[in-house]
Amino acid sequence: MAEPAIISVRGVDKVFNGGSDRAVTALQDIDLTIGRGEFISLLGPSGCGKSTLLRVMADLTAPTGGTVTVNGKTPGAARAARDYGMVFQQAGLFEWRSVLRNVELPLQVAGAKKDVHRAKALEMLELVRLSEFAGHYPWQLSGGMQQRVAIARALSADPEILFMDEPLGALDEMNRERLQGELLRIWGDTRTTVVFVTHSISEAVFLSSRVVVMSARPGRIAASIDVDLPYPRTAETRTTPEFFEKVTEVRKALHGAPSEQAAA
Ligand SMILES: Nc1ncnc2c1ncn2[C@@H]1O[C@H](COP(=O)(O)OP(=O)(O)OP(=O)(O)O)[C@@H](O)[C@H]1O
Repeated sequence: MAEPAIISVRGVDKVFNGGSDRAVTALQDIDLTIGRGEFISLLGPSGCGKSTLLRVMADLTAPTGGTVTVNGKTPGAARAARDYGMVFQQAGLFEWRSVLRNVELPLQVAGAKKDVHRAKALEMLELVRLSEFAGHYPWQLSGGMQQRVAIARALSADPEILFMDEPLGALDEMNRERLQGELLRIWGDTRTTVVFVTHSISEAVFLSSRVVVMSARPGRIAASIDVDLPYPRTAETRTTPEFFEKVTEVRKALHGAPSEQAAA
């Protein structure tokens, strides 16, 4: 991690329902430093705390111990400053708003002038290559196109960081691979720091500059593996021996980690 840190997680614990007989230790003593401009995947078996860790960084849930700094601020202050955007597994678009009006919504809510948010939304639609669908409604688009709209919306306020929680998990394999390529192109164009949750080893290796492997409950960091395959990565990259070697290295780290269930 050569770049200066943009996210720092120190000694973070998260216990749900603490003090009750339903207590769940989702995260235990997590230390993680993410450099500006990195593409980091959080990889691990179901229930290991990937989403919880992402949600702690994004101020969607509070840690029960430790400290988190996002872009030099508390997660709450970073959220208020719109330092990050979020994309989830479901695109979560408003069905009654056109694609363009979905993308401009965050800027509209933030009080930007109409001509400013309109121009920005059009620029974002160009970035995700959906300009000609600006006037369409979400139900007229495929699942992959809806996710590209969600990415455009998340990037509309020029955030420093993009938090993505299994954003491609609901897509079929072909669309998923296509969108992985698109996402790398967008990352290359914007230089946003990306933190990406997935259970797919090949997806994590293809996309990331670093894969953080988590072990199952209580969620801990089992390994941090640099992926030194050169960018831009293409369909060709997936066929190289170096790609297979990295997938194997990550798989070993994942299976070496104590886990209740094996990941896909
Ligand atoms: N709000 C909550 N209340 C109680 N327990 C929770 C809550 N949210 C998550 N958990 C528990 O914390 C653990 C970690 O959950 P989390 O969703 O972070 O895992 P994950 O690795 O993202 O899983 P998946 O890959 O299945 O989405 C799980 O055991 C889950 O049941």
